[in-house]
Order: sequence, then C-alpha cells, then structure tokens
Amino acid sequence: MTGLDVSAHGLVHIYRLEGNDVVALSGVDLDIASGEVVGLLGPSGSGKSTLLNLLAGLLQPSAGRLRVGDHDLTRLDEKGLARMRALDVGIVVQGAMRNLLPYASPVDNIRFAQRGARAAKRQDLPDPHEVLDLVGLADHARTSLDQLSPGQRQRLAVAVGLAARPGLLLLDEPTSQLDHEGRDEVLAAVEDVNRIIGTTVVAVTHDPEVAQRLRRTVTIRDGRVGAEGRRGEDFAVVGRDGSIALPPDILEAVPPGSLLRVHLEEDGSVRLILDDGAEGES
Ligand SMILES: Nc1ncnc2c1ncn2[C@@H]1O[C@H](COP(=O)(O)OP(=O)(O)OP(=O)(O)O)[C@@H](O)[C@H]1O
Repeated sequence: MTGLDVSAHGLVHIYRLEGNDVVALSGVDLDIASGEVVGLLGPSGSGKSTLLNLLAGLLQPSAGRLRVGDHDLTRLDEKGLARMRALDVGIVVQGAMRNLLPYASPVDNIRFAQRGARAAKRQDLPDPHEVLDLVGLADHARTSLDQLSPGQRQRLAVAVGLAARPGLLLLDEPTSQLDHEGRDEVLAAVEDVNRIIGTTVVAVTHDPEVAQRLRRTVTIRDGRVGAEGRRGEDFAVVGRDGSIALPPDILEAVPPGSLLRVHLEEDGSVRLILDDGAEGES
C-alpha cells in the first residue's frame, strides 16, 4: 500500500461532558498529500491529540468533513472505522511501552499487531521480520524488550504501528523521553519508512528540533490551523472561509478587533495597514 492522502474541511470536534461542551477543534482545514511527513505543533490543549484521534478513527467528527484515502470518516459506522484502523491507519501512542507487549519478543509484537489485518483477510501482510528490518531492528527479532535501548523500544513501537503496512502512520510525541541519540535514531527510522514504502506520516511533537527536521509543520492554535511551516519558516495560512490566523507575536501589535487595510501590491506582496496609521507588512 502506498501513502494515503488526508483532507479535512471545517473539521469540528466537541467533547460532551455532563452539561458542558468543550470545543476541541473549531474548523480545521488541512490537506495532506500521499507520502507527506507532517509535524503537528501547538500549545497544550490546542487540539493536536484530538485531531490525531479523529484521523485514527478513534473519535468521530462533530461537524465538517474528514477523509483519509477513500474513507469518509463522517460516514463510516463503528465496523467501518474498526476495519480502517486494522488495515489502513497505524497509531503509535505516547510512551513506547504503551504500544508493546512487554513479555513478547519484538517479532511476536509485530505478529500480534497484525491480528486485526489477518482477521480482515488481508492477503499481502508483510513478514514481521521485514517490518523489523524497516526500522533497523532486524538483528533484534528475539531480543527481550528490557535489553533494548529506549530508542530501540520506540523504533519497535513504530514498527508495531506499521505492522499491517498502513497507508497512514500517526505518531503521538514519538521522541519524548529520548536523549539526542535515541531521538535521531527514531527520526531516521521514520524518514526511511517514508522514503522506502511511501507511508504518509503525521507526528505530534513539542520538540522544536524535531519540527526543524520535518519538511512540513502545521501549528494548531485554539482548535484551528494557526500556521504552516516549511523548512523551519512559519507562514500564516488563509483558511477556506477566508480567515487568517495571525501569529501570536503579530497579534500583540494588532489585537483582535483591529481594523486593517489590505493592499495587494504589484510585486504580489500583501500589505496590512493598521487603521490608526501604524503599518505592518506580511
Ligand atoms: N476526553 C475529553 N473530554 C473533554 N475534554 C477533552 C477531552 N480530551 C481533550 N479535551 C479538551 O479538548 C481540548 C483539546 O485537547 P487535546 O488533548 O486535543 O489538546 P493537545 O493539543 O493534544 O494538548 P497536549 O499537547 O496537552 O496533549 C482541551 O481543551 C482539552 O481539555
């Protein structure tokens, strides 16, 4: 399977707690092409994990549209979502050991993670040894998990996420609690997987050094896409509804409610002019 593309339009998610609604996502517009590697950034509580869980089919959107490959996640029933999770989407939750059976060998961990795809009669399941090879653990098929380094355990967690060779791999904080060496190992393994089998990867991260290494980053702020990054540079994004989320440092100079004149210059640049006479450019 090659990478799956993802498309979210006006995606809303509301958690309903007794008498209270918590709006976690309030209109996310996001397109991810097949084979992209995207880092999801943003302050705590901005909605990153909610978005990851929606992409995994573990939550259903409250409104808006969400598509992963051919799956329309607003329409799939529980059975359809379970099938998608077994065959097409791999999720690696935060903390390597939460993804692993502690007393099983690495190769048995992969076999166990393939059970959903086997039950769904997937014909072309990869050999578990091949999956370990993809993350550089071919020589550790039978090594006890407590003999693996933290970086190796995290790579094994990534391999478990890839066990059924999904088209979309979701990683929640894949490098937290790792030293530099472990972090580099894990990032290199994810880059190899993406290059060799073309899996689309979406990774939540708080680590600025990880974000720097990712080709594309998307910052979630207050439940929406607040910025996009390319090769370490941040850009404001124009949403499908024409709204623009300004970066926090610009918002300090131009608070909500400010009136801005907008001029499209001949050279294609856009000038925003604050109505009180102060000027800013973007
Ligand atoms: N199960 C839940 N029930 C109610 N509210 C929730 C639930 N999970 C998350 N929230 C709320 O939804 C909002 C978004 O949370 P989410 O966990 O998606 O953010 P996050 O960006 O992943 O945060 P962090 O970086 O701290 O993990 C927050 O206001 C959070 O309190």
